[in-house]
Amino acid sequence: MKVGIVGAGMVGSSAGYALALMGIVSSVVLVDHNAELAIAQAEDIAHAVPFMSSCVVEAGDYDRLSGASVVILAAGVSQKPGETRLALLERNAAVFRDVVGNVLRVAPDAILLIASNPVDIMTQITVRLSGLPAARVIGSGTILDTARFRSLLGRHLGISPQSVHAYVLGEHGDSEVLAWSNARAGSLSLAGFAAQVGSAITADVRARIDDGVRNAAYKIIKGKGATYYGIGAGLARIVKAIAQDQQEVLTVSMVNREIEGVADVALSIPRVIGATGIMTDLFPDLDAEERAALHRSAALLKATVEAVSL
Ligand SMILES: NC(=O)C1=CN([C@@H]2O[C@H](COP(=O)(O)OP(=O)(O)OC[C@H]3O[C@@H](n4cnc5c(N)ncnc54)[C@H](O)[C@@H]3O)[C@@H](O)[C@H]2O)C=CC1
Ligand SMILES: CC(=O)C(=O)O
Repeated sequence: MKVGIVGAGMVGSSAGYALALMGIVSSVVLVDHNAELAIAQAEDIAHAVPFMSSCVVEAGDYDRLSGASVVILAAGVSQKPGETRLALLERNAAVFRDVVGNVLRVAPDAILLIASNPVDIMTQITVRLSGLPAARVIGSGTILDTARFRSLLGRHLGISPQSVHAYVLGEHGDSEVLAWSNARAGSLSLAGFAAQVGSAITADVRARIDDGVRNAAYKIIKGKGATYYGIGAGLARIVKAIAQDQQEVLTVSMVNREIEGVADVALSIPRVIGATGIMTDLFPDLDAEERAALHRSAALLKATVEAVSL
């Protein structure tokens, strides 16, 4: 399978690196309006390949995306310290007006995988610009926030994050919703597991984990200017689910007909991902507080996307 990546900066190159190391696709093509950067990133990643896989990693112009099954869109600006994701909207919408048509001209059958922020709004804008069915335009959404939630819960409980089943829903951003009420560890409820291992989830623990998930990007950007390893691996994980038709349940963003009473809005819930993109939506059981928070998140995204003129 060939995967294209438009935007060969920190996020795009990290996704390319993760894909090359995982050895799940045969070819990765990096495209950037800074051609020199794309060439340098491709060459650097290609030098890692002999240690791990046999993926061909190259750079080129849009024509080189011909035949790509998935194209990751990671072009545009990223947050400065303290800046919100939503503040990037106008600048990245302008970038997507340029990028989406160029991609579809040469790769009309590709699944588009959106990473650029604000990712839920950029996902909805891409559907509008492309006219593609919603299931073929996947936003990375809260895949990263879910990983952060599982990582912090796993550390608190002393188990692998892969033994934690917990999801972050809604916006990939400040209004996201940590679904505590249906989180599980192993086959147990979170509270049941925590009691057995003597690591109670007190209000303080919950507040610390919420802050650690919700504000992770702000802290990392303050410390090193950008986040990229986490999302790079998350994007590669979504590509793997498509490439291997895994029917994997992942929290990704997509334009939904309705979420908690809000029509036509892109946000994340758990979804089954396979060869054709998003196969099924899964509406989780939530408590009343979480449902209200998901409604607020959906309403905020809807109001934001309605203000964008294309
Ligand atoms: N979805 C998520 O969970 C995450 C999303 N992001 C977002 O990903 C995006 C990229 O972030 P970084 O890679 O750190 O930024 P970056 O600045 O390192 O890379 C962006 C690249 O886009 C390229 N670019 C800009 N306009 C272009 C155009 N019209 N055509 C082709 N290439 C173009 C630039 O030359 C640059 O190389 C940002 O919007 C950032 O907020 C970042 C981390 C996590
Ligand atoms: C930057 C960003 O969206 C993140 O790390 O969550």
